Amino acid sequence: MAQHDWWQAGQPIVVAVSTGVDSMVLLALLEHLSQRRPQVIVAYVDHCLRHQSRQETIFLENYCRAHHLKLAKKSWQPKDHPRHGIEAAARHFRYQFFREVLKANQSTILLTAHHGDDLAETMLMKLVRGGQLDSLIGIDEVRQTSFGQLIRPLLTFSKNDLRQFASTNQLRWFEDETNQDLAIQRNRFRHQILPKLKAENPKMLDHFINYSQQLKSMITVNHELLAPIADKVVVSFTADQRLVADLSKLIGYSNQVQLNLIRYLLEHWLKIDNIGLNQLAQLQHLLANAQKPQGKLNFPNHWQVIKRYQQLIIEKKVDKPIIKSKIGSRFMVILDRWYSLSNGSKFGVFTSKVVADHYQVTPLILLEQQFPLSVRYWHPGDRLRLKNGGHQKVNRLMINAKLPSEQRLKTQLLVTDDGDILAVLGLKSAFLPTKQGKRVYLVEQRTQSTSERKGINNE
Ligand SMILES: Nc1ncnc2c1ncn2[C@@H]1O[C@H](COP(=O)(O)OP(=O)(O)OP(=O)(O)O)[C@@H](O)[C@H]1O
Repeated sequence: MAQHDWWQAGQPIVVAVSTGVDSMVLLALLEHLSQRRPQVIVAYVDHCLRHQSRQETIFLENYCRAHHLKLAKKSWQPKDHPRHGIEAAARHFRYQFFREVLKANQSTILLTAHHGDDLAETMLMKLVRGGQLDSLIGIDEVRQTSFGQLIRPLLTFSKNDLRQFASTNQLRWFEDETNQDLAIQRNRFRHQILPKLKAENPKMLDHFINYSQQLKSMITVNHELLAPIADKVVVSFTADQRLVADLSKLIGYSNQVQLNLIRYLLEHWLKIDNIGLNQLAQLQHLLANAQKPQGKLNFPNHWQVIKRYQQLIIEKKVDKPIIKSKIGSRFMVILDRWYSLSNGSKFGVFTSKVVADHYQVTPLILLEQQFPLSVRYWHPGDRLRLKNGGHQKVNRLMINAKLPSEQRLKTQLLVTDDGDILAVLGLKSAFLPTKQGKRVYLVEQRTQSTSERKGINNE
């Protein structure tokens, strides 16, 4: 941790501690850091699922008090437990709470104590379950999320390493008795399968970690190489999630490139999950079949893929409705929806890239706490942040844009939850200093008059 450039000394970081051996080791290591020692905030959830959880809570409270650590804790009340899918619901509750703790402490770094055995179990389970190659990357050491960075500093250590460290340093921790329950698939992998594989080769965990890193690198390269091909082949990609590609350009590539490119477009542009291998094979067959110039295939969640002579069209069967905004009031912006504005133009904030000639697209990188976004009328005194560090008055901007005074009254702003102005809609976007966070796209379909005002946009 001292060697990595994950955080600066004194930076607030949130550490997810369950009182199990893994997270108690992580906490002890953080406390003993001599360099780059962060300000630790312990986040703990009592799921109220086991009898001993009360004792665990008291233990952690005492530990944090004795070690002068800030503790944020929350109980998941039994009345809120669902009947089914308790594990997934518990995880959702946990991460929801971690977000709150990050926000409250102005932190963007969350640490969990996942280790090498967790990674191997996850990879094996995914391998057995089947799916896309991307998902086989077990657990990332560092992952960019909507709330910041999720870091797993113990990923290159085995459970055994951690237990040894804990005993040598006389740490105290709690064993989760549900870890022994063989009705849970993960426990079967942990207790029955992994020990056998380790017996075959004691270095097996290192190899899994290495495979995971190689796979991640290959997938990154794959995406980097496919992105420019996608830009060449895609003719249009509109905000209603309709993608049109030029098949005559696609045909020039090998079958494998074609297949990978289509998969890339489906997964990363259109965000379609759970694509069956069968469906992809059928699609490849349809594209290669010169006898069949037209054809259609259904994909999950109402997606359809259409071959129409030289065009490949991917679209949803049901069109999303355009929501008309109510003039005169502030309104919240739901992602991936179009809104009509009082000046006749349309805009939306989309989670994936949208391309068309008549759209003005501005990528925005925002922190979790900046959502939800909303739209409001401008007020005198409103200022837009510029790239050079200065600000421009919205009033001045409208004057420069020669906006008639009756239209000035109707000018609307896109603002974050904490009140920052992101754009004067139809006129200009602010400069955003954020480099990490959730990426969304402000897409504006301007009216004739707004799009003719050249030289005003793209600061
Ligand atoms: N009740 C909890 N309170 C705080 N942190 C927790 C809690 N449970 C788990 N964690 C954190 O998550 C890590 C992984 O825990 P565990 O393996 O039990 O969860 P998982 O469900 O398998 O993983 P994930 O939550 O990433 O899906 C722990 O090492 C710890 O850092």
